Amino acid sequence: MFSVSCAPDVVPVAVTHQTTPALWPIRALSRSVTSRGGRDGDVSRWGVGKKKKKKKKSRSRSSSIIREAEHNVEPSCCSIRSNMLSMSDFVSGGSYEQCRETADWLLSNTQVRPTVGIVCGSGLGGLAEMIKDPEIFKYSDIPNFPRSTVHGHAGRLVFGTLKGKPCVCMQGRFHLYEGYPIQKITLPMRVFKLLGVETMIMTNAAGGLNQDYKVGDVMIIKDHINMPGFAGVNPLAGPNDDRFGVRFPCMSDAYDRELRQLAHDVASELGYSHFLREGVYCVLGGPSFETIAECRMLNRLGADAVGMSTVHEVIVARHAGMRCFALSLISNRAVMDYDSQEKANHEEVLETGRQRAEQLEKLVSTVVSRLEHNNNNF
Ligand SMILES: O=P(O)(O)O[C@H]1O[C@H](CO)[C@@H](O)[C@H]1O
Ligand code: HPA
Repeated sequence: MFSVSCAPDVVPVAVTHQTTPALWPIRALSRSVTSRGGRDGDVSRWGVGKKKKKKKKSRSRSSSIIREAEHNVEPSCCSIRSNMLSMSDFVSGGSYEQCRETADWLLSNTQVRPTVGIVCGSGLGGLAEMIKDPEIFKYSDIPNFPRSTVHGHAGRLVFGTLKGKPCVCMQGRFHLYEGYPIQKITLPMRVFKLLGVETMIMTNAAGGLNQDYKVGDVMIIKDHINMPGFAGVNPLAGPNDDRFGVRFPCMSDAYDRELRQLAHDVASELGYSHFLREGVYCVLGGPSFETIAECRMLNRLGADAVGMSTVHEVIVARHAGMRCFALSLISNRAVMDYDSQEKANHEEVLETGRQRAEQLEKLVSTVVSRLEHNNNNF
């Protein structure tokens, strides 16, 4: 039933995404009297196919459930007895304790104290090569970090300075379609917050829905449409941890206005204005590319570009009070015409990244170099 292909240490999408918040209290309650299961991300936590062992586990683990509950924030969205459940019962990655552990591990392994965080999109990891005096950690070596499974995402965390600014850069991000729980793919944002990051810069590759856009255009994201969010797939679903942010964060100012203006100014100075756009990014779950009908629908809904990332990171970063700036490289045109022979494919996405990489890197690094100056305004 759950034979989807997954990254290592991963919960299949079929399990995680269908356990919508509405079901959580019921599932969690039944779990608390049956099974705690293994590490986060372990399917067995939900009691799938292990009926006989469940009863034994419940007796031996009940005291640890209560112990954990005493150290964690109570779920605030539902009336569940606090001695039965803890935050970690709901959050399959991205709990405060996990993020703290990861941040502390990183802080003890590097002298860099980043104020800028960068996430590189598909084929756009070259940005990390611009970082001076790099200290590099493979994701597989970092406690609680997922691993990159997508071609074009190297899976390395790079600390150092970019134009003199201390920064940390994800050379490769995580996507819903890789099978990770949504809290796990956004865990790095919370870790960055705990490291001291104030400004997040994300890049991605995206399909152009706006008919005026050309392949190779760079779109400043001014707003997003969170399609998975409409179905309850939101990284903040579940109990809110006030240590990170408020229960209902505002998203009407998700993409920082001053940073967008700064990018326009920088692009103008660099002579990039002819390929710079500003528009709305729509995230889908992927990994299948969109149908023609879906592209038409998204375009009519007001989306200029479509992709499978970034929005979840932005939601978590904004929740934690970090400023966000995001760029989409239009790597291909979304197919909107039934007579078209064009077909979206990942190779084209990576190739466009290679062609525009240098200018994108220059744009981002120059924006970063001006952050301090702009910081006075914030
Ligand atoms: O958003 P990034 O990580 O750039 O990757 C984009 O490219 C991949 C499709 O080619 C998808 O993962 C899509 O989201
Ligand atoms: O056309 C696309 N659709 C979705 N995601 C993408 N990422 C790059 N191009 C695309």
